[in-house]
Amino acid sequence: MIRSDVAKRKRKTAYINATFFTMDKENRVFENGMMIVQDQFITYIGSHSKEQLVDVDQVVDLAGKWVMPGLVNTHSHIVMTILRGIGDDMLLKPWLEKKIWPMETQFTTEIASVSAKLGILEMLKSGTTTFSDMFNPNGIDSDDVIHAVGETGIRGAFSYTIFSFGTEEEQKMNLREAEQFSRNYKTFADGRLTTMVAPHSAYTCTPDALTASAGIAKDNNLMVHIHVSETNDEIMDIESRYGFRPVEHLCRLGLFDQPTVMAHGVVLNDEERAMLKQYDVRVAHNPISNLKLGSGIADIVRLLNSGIKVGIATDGVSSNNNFDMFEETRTASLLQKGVYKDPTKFPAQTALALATRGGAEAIGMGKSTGSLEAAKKADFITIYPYDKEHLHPLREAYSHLLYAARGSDVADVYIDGKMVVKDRSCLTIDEEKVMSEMNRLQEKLLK
Ligand SMILES: CSC[C@H]1O[C@@H](n2cnc3c(O)ncnc32)[C@H](O)[C@@H]1O
Ligand SMILES: [Zn+2]
Repeated sequence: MIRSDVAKRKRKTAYINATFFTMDKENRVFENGMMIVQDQFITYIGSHSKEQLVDVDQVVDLAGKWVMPGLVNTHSHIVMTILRGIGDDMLLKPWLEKKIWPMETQFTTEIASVSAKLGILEMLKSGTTTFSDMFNPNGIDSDDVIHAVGETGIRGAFSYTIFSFGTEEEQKMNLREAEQFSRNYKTFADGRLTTMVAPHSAYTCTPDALTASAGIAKDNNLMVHIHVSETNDEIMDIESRYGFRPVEHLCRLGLFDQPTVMAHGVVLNDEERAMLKQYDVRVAHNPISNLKLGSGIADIVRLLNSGIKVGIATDGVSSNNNFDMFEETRTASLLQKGVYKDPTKFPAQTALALATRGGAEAIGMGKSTGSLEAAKKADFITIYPYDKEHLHPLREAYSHLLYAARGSDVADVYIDGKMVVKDRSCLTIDEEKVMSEMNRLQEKLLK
């Protein structure tokens, strides 16, 4: 090979000696396996192979580590991270109207950017490599905030929320800006970030705003992200205002004509599940937020049996109160067992598949991430179980990943083949600075 060819050839790295949990459709696990990453992509995953090592530039020995795809958080609000600890123990409606929205009107670009960085820092260090987020654009420079998100190295969709609040002119401006933002950043940060069209809900958006949202999504070939059927109150409210429950109301307005992710889906009947399946609407399941706000428990077993795509999600940290997807996925599994009084519901393979591949498919990123397979992006995390008492005995590792592991067990995180967390230190975010700025900003906000 002549020198210029060597320079052009993409760098190849082999990761060896780990146990690889691929989370692919066959749920393959390779003990003492090997994964080759060329540039951002996985080119090989399987058992150790000398032939595969021939033209490798670098070998990384992950002896004793467990490797799995990065987790996919399908519904969050990182800009709200400053509100952690604010508004505990309240029902959704008073929580939003009396606590959260009044606070959000005081948000600045600095609050939003530092919140976003702290939220992503927590996500990355607890193993989330992809997220789908809705942010309230009120009072902030959303261009600055998405640039801050881009610098962290995370993958995902960051969506500008549409509300029908304020004067008619303000509502029109919100729609115009949402469209502009979703177009401008449809492909951003080396293709790691994209956008969706995000009307907040059927109760905060007029039918006109919902129809306009559907139009923006269609014109720009974008997905829709919206809160739906979170509480009984919401069902009664929408039914009394429009004569239909939220799912049918949104469907009639054309919202589901584009691929849609609905957050929550706590209160659904058989007819609605059939409609969601028919329109390929996906559900982001937020078990801890739903419990904390006293909203209820989504029937995930029925959703999955109806063939609906489901992902796991945290929601914001004012209603959670963390971004730990290991804890969230475990809670999702335990709740279905408890509700059905059947411990066979939601076993480790189902739950972990939803937290990874299923979540990626739900948010339209299933071709590029969510499992360790050749041709997918190299988004993966490592756990070193040997010095962790709660992961011993080591043998039943798959079980431990659901029933025993925590976000803080994650050692290293790679996105697009690049290391973003190394031995629990984030390489893309100044951790101490972000935490101290967040404390200063929250003190100021609450004064
Ligand atoms: C941060 S942008 C979106 C908007 O949504 C509000 N919000 C946060 N969590 C929930 C929830 O569980 N249901 C409905 N709305 C929620 C948040 O305060 C923002 O204003
Ligand atoms: Zn939400």
